[in-house]
Amino acid sequence: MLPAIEDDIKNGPEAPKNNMASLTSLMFARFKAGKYPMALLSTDNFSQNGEKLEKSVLTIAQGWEKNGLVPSEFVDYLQDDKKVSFPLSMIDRITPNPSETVSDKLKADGFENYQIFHTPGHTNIAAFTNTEEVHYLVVEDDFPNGRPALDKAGVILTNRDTVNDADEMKVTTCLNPLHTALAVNGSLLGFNSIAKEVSDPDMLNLIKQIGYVEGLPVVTDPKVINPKKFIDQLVNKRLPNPYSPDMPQRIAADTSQKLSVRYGVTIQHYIDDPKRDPKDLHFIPLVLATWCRYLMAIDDQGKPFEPSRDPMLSELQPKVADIKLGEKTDVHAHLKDILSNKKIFGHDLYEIGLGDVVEGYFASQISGVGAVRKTLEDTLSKYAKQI
Ligand SMILES: NC(=O)c1ccc[n+]([C@@H]2O[C@H](COP(=O)([O-])OP(=O)(O)OC[C@H]3O[C@@H](n4cnc5c(N)ncnc54)[C@H](O)[C@@H]3O)[C@@H](O)[C@H]2O)c1
Ligand SMILES: O=P(O)(O)OC[C@@H](O)[C@@H](O)[C@H](O)[C@H](O)CO
Repeated sequence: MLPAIEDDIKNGPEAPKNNMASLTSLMFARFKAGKYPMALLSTDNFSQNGEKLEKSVLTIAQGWEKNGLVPSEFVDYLQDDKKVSFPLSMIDRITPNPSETVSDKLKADGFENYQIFHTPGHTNIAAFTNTEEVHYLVVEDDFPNGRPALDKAGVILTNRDTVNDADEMKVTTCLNPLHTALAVNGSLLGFNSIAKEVSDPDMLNLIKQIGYVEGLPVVTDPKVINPKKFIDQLVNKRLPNPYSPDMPQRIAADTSQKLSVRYGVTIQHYIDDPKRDPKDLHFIPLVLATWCRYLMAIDDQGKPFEPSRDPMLSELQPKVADIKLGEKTDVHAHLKDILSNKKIFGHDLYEIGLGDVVEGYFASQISGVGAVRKTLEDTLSKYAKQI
C-alpha cells in the first residue's frame, strides 16, 4: 500500500488527502445524512474499472472501520448493491494532453483561459480539452438512485457482461494495442504526431496486422459495437485526424503497466484455442521486442531520447543500458528477466514459446542504426497478410 494511502487510513474521513479517501469521505457524509443511494461510475481506461473502484473505496472504508473511525454500518452500506453501485464502463475518446497549438489558436481567437499549467507530476492541465468527434461510452445500467437519460446523449446502457466485452474489444484488441504499437515505434523512429506516423505505410500496415489479422479473429463481439467497423473507423478516420494533436510520447507513458492488458489477453486466447498457437503471432512479439528496444532510450538514429514516465523504468533500463548498437551482445542474458516477468506480459514469454521470438526481433533491432525500421520492413514483407 502506498504511504499516502496508509496516512489517509490512519487520519480518517475528516482529513482525506488523496482521491480515493476523499471519495470515501464524501460517501460517509452521504451515509450520515440518511444512507442515500448512489452510483459511483468509474470512467478509467482499464478493464473492470468499477470493480477496481469498489475495491479501492472499500479498502479505505474497512481501514477506517478497523481504526474505529467509522461504524461497521458504513461498510455494510457501501457493500449493499441496492444502495451503492460501482457500474463498469467502457470509455473511448482519444483525448491528448492540452496542446500548445490549440492553446495558441484559442488565444488568437480571443479566448481567455487558454493557458496550460504543467504540474510537478508532469500532468498538463487546461480549461480547454482537445479531443475528437468520435466517442463511445458503454455503461452498466445499475444506478440505485436513478439516472439522467444518458442514452439520449448517445451513451450505450447495457448489462455488465456486454460492457465487459465492449471493454475487452477496445482495450485488449481493437484500439489500445494499436496505440501502444504506435507509441513505442513512433518514439524510436522520431515521430511526435500520431497522425503523421500513420501516414507512414509501414506503421499503418503494422497496426492493421495487429488489429485485423492477429486480434480480430479472437475478439468477443460485444454486439453493441461492431469490432471490424470499429477498427475501420480507427485506422481510416481517427488516427489519421490531422487536427488531433496526439503524440506517441503520451501513449508511451506507463507501458510496462499496459502490456499484459493490451497484448496478454490476445496471447491468452491463442493459448486457449486448440486451433491456434501463440507462435502464429508475429507482429505482437515484434512490438514487445520494440518496447525492450525502447527501454534503451536510444532512437533508431542512435541518438538518446527521454522515455515517457513509467514506474518500472528504473528497474528495467539498467538491464539494457550497456547494449551498443551494432556490437555483438548476449541478448538472452540481457532480456531473460524482462521477458519472463509475468507481471509485465501476463505470461512468462519463454514458457509459451515467444521468448526466443522476441529475442530474435530484438537482436535484429540492435544490429545498427536504422535497424528498427529495417526489422519492421523485413517482418512486414515476410508475414504481412493482404488486408
Ligand atoms: N486521454 C484519453 O485519450 C483517455 C481516453 C479514455 C480514458 N482515459 C482515462 O482517463 C483517465 C485520465 O486520463 P488522462 O488522459 O487525463 O491522464 P493524465 O495523465 O493527463 O491524468 C492522470 C491524472 O491522474 C493523477 N494520478 C496518477 N496516479 C494517481 C494516484 N495514484 N492517485 C491519484 N491521482 C493519480 C495524475 O496526477 C493526473 O492528474 C485514465 O484512467 C485514462 O486511462 C483517457
Ligand atoms: O490513457 P492510457 O494512458 O491508459 O493510454 C493512452 C491511450 O492509449 C489512451 O488514452 C487512448 O487515447 C484512449 O484509450 C482512447 O479511448
